Amino acid sequence: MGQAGASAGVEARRQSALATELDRRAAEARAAAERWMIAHRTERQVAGTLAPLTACGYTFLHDRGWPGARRGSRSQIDHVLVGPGGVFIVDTKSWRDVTVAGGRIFRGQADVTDDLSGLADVGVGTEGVLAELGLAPGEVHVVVVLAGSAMDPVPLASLGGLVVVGERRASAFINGFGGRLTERQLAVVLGAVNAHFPVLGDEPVPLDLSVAEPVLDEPALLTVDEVAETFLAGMLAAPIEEWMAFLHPDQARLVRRSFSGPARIRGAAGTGKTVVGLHRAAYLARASTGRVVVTTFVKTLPAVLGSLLHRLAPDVVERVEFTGVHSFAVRVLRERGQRVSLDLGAANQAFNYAWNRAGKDGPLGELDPNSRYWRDEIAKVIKGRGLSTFEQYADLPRAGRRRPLRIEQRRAVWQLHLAYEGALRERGLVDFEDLILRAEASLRETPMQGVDHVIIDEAQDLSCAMLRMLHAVVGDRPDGLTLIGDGQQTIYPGGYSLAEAGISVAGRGVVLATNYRNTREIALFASAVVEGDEFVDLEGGPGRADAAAEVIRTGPSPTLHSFASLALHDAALVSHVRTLVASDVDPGDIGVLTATNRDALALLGHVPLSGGLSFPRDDQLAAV
Ligand SMILES: Nc1ncnc2c1ncn2[C@@H]1O[C@H](COP(=O)(O)OP(=O)(O)OP(=O)(O)O)[C@@H](O)[C@H]1O
Repeated sequence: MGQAGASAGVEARRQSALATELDRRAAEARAAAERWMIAHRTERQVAGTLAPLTACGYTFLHDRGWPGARRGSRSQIDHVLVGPGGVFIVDTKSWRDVTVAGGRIFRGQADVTDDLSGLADVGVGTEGVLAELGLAPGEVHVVVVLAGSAMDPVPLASLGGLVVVGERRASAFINGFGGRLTERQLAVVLGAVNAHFPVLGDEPVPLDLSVAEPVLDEPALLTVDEVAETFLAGMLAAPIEEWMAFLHPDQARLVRRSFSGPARIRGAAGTGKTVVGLHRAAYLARASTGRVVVTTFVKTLPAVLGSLLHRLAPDVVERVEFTGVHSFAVRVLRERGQRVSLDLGAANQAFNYAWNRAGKDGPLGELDPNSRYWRDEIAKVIKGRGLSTFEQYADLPRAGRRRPLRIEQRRAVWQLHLAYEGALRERGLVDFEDLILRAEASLRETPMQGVDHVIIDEAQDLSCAMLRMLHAVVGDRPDGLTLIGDGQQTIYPGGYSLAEAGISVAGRGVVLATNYRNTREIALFASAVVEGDEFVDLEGGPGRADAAAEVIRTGPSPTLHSFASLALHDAALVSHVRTLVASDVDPGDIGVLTATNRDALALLGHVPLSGGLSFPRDDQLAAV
């Protein structure tokens, strides 16, 4: 073949290769166009099914860029909805054959959970930006809507609680959060969300306060029943307290703050410590796949906190456990097959037996004939601090125990302790302190699985052994242990320091300083009453008074009245309550605090007051 023939052949092959390549590119472009078209149709369709939410007070921001994405980037968020129920970052997917199992999401056999992690991160970033305004983290939701599906909402624990929901259930799911933000809060949040999610394209587009025209033109995608379900969901949502959705920015930041080990949140009464603790429980539950334990010494408090969480963060209630510290210890022991028999009456008898034989007629009986003090000494100091030898007790500082003890007196206490232990063992009994010590020992031997975070409210009430037991559950892991408390509120003094409990919160202590509960007048009055009181701080050393630096609310000044007799006192109290009710104060807004349950029952008319007096009968009136 000649030269010319050869080069024509080369050229033919070159052209043919080019045609093949162009064919391939054209096919690719067609497929991409098809995918974009499906995405476009899906988005529009889903926007249509979400449209009833505009009537529920929601504003839609469509097709916004990912916060922080490069200019010209095509990554976009399909819809951001801001309304009374919070902020919803919505991405639509035309995925078929979707299942959720074990906190992960699958398309057919393929695990696509990681494909959604970028979207979940957008939620975390948005939470952070809005926390600067005070919006509680739980008010920002990331929602993946499956086009054409009627799947019920499922949270994905591995993606910080991102929710996957079928299109037909999406608007009812969103409106089911009810009215959590006031109009003023909504306006502030909307402004911040609008600034956070960049408008795509070169020309800034004005804020779109309604559903775009073409979307409303779409054929009705929800049935009449489904639209009714959306509205009903909003009406049925439980009302919330002011602090459940919006916090002070300092509180909101603290809720999300990451600590490299055990942390302590302190503050005077009413500074929102428990509020922060509850929000933090919800936040940590969303941020991890394990369980969160919230515990206190007072056994009635966990139930109250649990019911608050139901309204604050219904999405995480399954993974947050509220428990008294003793119930927690019993559960730990039972789960590990250890039988415990806690019979308080029998334990009291065992103590009385020991007191009669080894206490009453010796130096202890002389020093204080009330055996209660010595029982407390054993419970709070000896067993509460897990002492096992007299040498440990002999020169132990017992701050907060009021009565100094010399060495021979301490020896007598130790003898009483041994006699009591002997009596318990003879009867096959344990007391509250034994439960804690046994649970601690068991947790040290076999660490607990599945609990990632422990939050202790009113931590200053716990004994040293209780703190050690709870610390053994999570150790020093980041955000594992959060102690919430106020050194000035020591009701059950243990006289120990955190260092003795093996817990260091160095560099991880936060003090809250704004009093939200009381008026300035009440706070001043109360601090004058406790001024000069001695108290013990968990971190050791002389207790520092956590006086609230700022008190926002003001009101009438408290007054103090003294009476010559109980009868005069009761008469004045009843008359004061009657005057308040007559002057249109809602009985539900009146609280009467008494020293004992019996006094409270008396005031409620269950027990006659002196002089046959009684309160105005009203179901809302409560004495506690
Ligand atoms: N950001 C807030 N906005 C409005 N009210 C708030 C806020 N934070 C707290 N409160 C109110 O203050 C009250 C006291 O809060 P909280 O019980 O958390 O305080 P605390 O520091 O735990 O008090 P204590 O030490 O007495 O237990 C709450 O019941 C709530 O009504």
